[in-house]
Amino acid sequence: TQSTRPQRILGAVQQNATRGDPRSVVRAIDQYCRSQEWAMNVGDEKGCILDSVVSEVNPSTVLELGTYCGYSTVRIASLLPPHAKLITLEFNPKFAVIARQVIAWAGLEDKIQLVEGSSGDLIPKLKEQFGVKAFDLVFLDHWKDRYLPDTKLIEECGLLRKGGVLLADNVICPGAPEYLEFVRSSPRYESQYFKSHLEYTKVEDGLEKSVFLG
Ligand SMILES: O=C(NCCCOCn1ccc2cnccc21)c1cc(-c2ccc(F)cc2)cc(O)c1O
Ligand SMILES: [Mg+2]
Repeated sequence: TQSTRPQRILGAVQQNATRGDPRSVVRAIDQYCRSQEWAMNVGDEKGCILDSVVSEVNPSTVLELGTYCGYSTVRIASLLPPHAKLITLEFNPKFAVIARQVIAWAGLEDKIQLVEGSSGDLIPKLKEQFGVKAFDLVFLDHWKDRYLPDTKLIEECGLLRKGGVLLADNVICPGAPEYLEFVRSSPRYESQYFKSHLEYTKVEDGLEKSVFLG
């Protein structure tokens, strides 16, 4: 029977990456998606910007919205200090099944908690269910029209610490215009745009980094 794109991405990881070596997992996915078939990973170019923001923030707790196959999950977790934790939310159970295997191949199960469901339902439960106090970094990479409502929800739930950072993928392509307008005009955020390209293409895209001023 016909395989799915996420299954083929997992195959590329199992064939070309070394177990327990997160960077080889990242490299294997990028090589596959650049040479065989495009997929909506943050990719290598925007991934370098992601790496620099993660390293600068040096977060103890990270929230990722949108796991897909776990590419950015592994990329972020590979840079976290020893006891740091990353919670990633994925809506599509078929993606979650693949992401769990990619995360396991990278050997990062202890740092990562993948939770299945929708952000609107799960965000209000993160404190009580997962003992989260506040996030140092939130990576937004899910439905682009959920970036703004979920940012407001995260604020309402007191889940973003003062000085915490929101990093949003795809603010140009596919685009998140209402979100951009909000974080760039709100006095409670200090925003910065990192111009780049849509993963594996020459199309313009970028990441928006917004520091929460409290
Ligand atoms: O759509 C994209 N990502 C989102 C996936 C669903 O996310 C759903 N989802 C995941 C957790 C989660 C939690 N709650 C609700 C929905 C939740 C996405 C799309 C493109 C893209 C760019 C150009 C094209 F021609 C076609 C596609 C690129 C990207 O980098 C993306 O990230
Ligand atoms: Mg994306």
